[in-house]
Amino acid sequence: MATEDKPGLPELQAARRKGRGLLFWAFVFSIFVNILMLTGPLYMLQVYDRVLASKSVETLVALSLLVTMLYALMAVLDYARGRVMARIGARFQTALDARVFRATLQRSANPHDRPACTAVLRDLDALQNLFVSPVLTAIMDMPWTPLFIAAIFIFHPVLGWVALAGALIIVVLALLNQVVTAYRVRMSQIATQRAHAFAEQAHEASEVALSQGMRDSLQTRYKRLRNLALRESMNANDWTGIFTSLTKAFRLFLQSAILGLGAYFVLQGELTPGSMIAGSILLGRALAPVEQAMGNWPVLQRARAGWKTLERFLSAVPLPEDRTELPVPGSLLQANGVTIMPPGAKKPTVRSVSFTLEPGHALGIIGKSGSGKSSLARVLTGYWPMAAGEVRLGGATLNQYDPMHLGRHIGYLPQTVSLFAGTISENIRRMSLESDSKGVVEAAKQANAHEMIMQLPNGYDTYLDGNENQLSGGQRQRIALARALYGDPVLLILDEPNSMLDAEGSDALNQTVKRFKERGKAVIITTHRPAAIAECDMLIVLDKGSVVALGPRDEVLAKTIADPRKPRLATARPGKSNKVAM
Ligand SMILES: Nc1ncnc2c1ncn2[C@@H]1O[C@H](COP(=O)(O)OP(=O)(O)OP(=O)(O)O)[C@@H](O)[C@H]1O
Repeated sequence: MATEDKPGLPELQAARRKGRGLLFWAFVFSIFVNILMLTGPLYMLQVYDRVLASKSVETLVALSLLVTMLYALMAVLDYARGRVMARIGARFQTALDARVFRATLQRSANPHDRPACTAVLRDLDALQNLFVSPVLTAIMDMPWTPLFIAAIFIFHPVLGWVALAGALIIVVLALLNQVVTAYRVRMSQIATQRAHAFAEQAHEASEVALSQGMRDSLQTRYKRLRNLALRESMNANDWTGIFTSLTKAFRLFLQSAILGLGAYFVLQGELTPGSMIAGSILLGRALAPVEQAMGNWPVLQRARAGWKTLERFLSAVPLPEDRTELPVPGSLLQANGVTIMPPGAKKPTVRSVSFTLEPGHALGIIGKSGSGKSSLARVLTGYWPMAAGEVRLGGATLNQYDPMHLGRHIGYLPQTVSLFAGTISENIRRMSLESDSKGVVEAAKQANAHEMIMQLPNGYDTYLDGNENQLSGGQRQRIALARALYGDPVLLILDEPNSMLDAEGSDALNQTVKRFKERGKAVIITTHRPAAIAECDMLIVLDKGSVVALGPRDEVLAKTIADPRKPRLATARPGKSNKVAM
């Protein structure tokens, strides 16, 4: 298949090429390590045929000293080869880490793809593991197998043929191992991934899990998934075990057979005793890489599966093309025929929404639960793609902006607030590594969160460890509002911004919106609560994804309240719930 169909493949190949220079050195070290592997057999040959025949202790001492040095050199070279291989793995991982993370982040927009996103990070680990496992060095040693067998031929052709036949049988066993276990290893990986994904989900939802008596049910479900994973893994291991044990026993048998056959030829006077022993050791060396590769076969299979998954994953999320950097846009927002199909959904949830939001104005989007308010907000931020239509900010369609730059121009407060593990200050500055105390405090002040943050024991440097209970819902929402305001965006999109706020917090939010508008910037607020539309100049009423009313706020309110068949906004009454009644 052409690489244009699989743009992820050249990226993986480029990452692999980064280790090419080092791989050359690993090969060079391999050559010397394998030459030094002959130390043992040659020593045997000399001891049996020369030392025992000549009865010379000096020769024995000299040979032993030489062998000690050669073995020490082999150890150094083998260690160097291992270090080089580990660094090839590290280069491969470094080349892809950021790219894979970015791709997973992008694919996470589709909730169905989230488990795959976690799994693909593990696939990258599996590939890196391959370089540090003995399987690759064993494969590098394999080309020496025929040479060692050729050396046995020199001792005696019959020994050579037996060694060759034995080696072929071991290769056939290795191939059979691959065929029989590949599917089972894959099944075990899939089952393990499912169990991990379930555990992660349960941890995230621990509050509801523990408070709603779901512990035992979740535990049983997790156990079922684990048992399945374990069964598949045992199945794969059992088969690999059968082949590994068979190979090991066969190799030992073969070595003894060569020794026995060698002894026969010694008795016939066709072979020296030294050659007999050396032949047996050489055969062991020749077959060791095959045996080692087989023992570590699951590592190779895991890496191969990881390579394929990564290739598919990166191909599905190609690198974005470079965009010309646009100047800071104006706050004019135009939506034209926007139709939304949530990622992974089969039919549109919002149809043909059009509006113009002038700078210095705020637009409220109201409607029943599930009418498409959050979907619209997500598309307006550029997080979700549109199925049809266009959105223009400052005259340019959203796709003309580099997503990173667009994110700086749009402040977004999502309905569900997520804060990252880091200080409040880091969270407000959108996890940037550069400190910007002035900008952070300014954003917090605009969000009316400054006083609240100062009251925390460590103020802006309070470390949030990702534990949702560390701050109240309202506090989290205000910090997230400060994050949305950070960097002086031109457009603010607030999805249910006061869902966690008390009356005082709600007033403060309206103040924030008012000041933002006064600076000639635009605001979009999706809401159920009347208090949140106090500063809105325009209103859109959504029903089942379609616009049923659009216009100046008071006009729309008057119309929707007058027509009881249309969704309407309840007027807030003291002592009553201030939720929007639809
Ligand atoms: N990722 C998704 N995949 C498929 N359908 C989705 C997805 N996200 C939302 N939807 C559907 O889109 C419709 C609109 O959802 P949306 O969250 O935009 O509504 P909403 O008006 O914001 O609701 P609420 O007021 O309850 O937050 C719903 O029917 C919902 O099921």
